[in-house]
Amino acid sequence: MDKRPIIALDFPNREAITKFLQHFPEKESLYVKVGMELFYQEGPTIVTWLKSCGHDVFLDLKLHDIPNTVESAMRGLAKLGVAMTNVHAAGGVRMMSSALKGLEEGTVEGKRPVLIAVTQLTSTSEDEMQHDQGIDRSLENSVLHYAKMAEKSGLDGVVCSALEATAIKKQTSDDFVCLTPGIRPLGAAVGDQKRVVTPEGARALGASYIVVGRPITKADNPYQAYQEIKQEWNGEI
Ligand SMILES: O=c1ccn([C@@H]2O[C@H](COP(=O)(O)O)[C@@H](O)[C@H]2O)c(=O)[nH]1
Repeated sequence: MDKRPIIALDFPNREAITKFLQHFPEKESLYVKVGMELFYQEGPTIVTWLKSCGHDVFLDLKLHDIPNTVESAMRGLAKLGVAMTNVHAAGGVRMMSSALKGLEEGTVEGKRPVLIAVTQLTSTSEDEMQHDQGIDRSLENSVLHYAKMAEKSGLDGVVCSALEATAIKKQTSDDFVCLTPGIRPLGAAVGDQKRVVTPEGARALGASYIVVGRPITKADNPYQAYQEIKQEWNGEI
């Protein structure tokens, strides 16, 4: 478990991030998430810049393609020195194993980034999953199925809702990473998320990491919001 909530930097460009990070003490090392919005507009240099500012980076690009393409992409991404990155479990065992191979081969110095697989997005409800994806099982069963596929592929863990973390750890191991977005402090706007849990709830359910975007990025005082969520996540309030 990392004591820092991972902040989802869902902003369009480096200028917006610079403005946002001004709310935080300059010397505080954050764990930040770079997703599609930012990466597609700023490219790999945004990662190297955030690292040079002293932050750890989770690169959330959710790769999903044929095994050969994902392996090559991961070989390139490994050179960025991110702490963690991911693929979609729906790509299958061969794709996930290839992703891991590419990441291992591309890691030039230091530690290989943690590799995790998205199970069912936290914005998906059970009804939606069954109807839209044609999956005839419970959402928890689908998430567990993907988690076991990820484990079989040699990955370090999964992206899931904290609601599923206890069952996943039971069926895999305590060390298997459960990274949980869809985190909402009590009373916060849920937005497009469906399977939401409070920071305290995520801790109680055994989540390894929490990812928090809008409750921090859209707060009047982002640093205060971050501190409160961090304290709740660490069981300090
Ligand atoms: O299942 C998933 C996978 C990824 N995400 C990402 O996490 C953040 C959540 O942001 P909020 O503003 O706190 O909702 C966002 O960047 C998503 O792309 C997810 O929510 N669910």
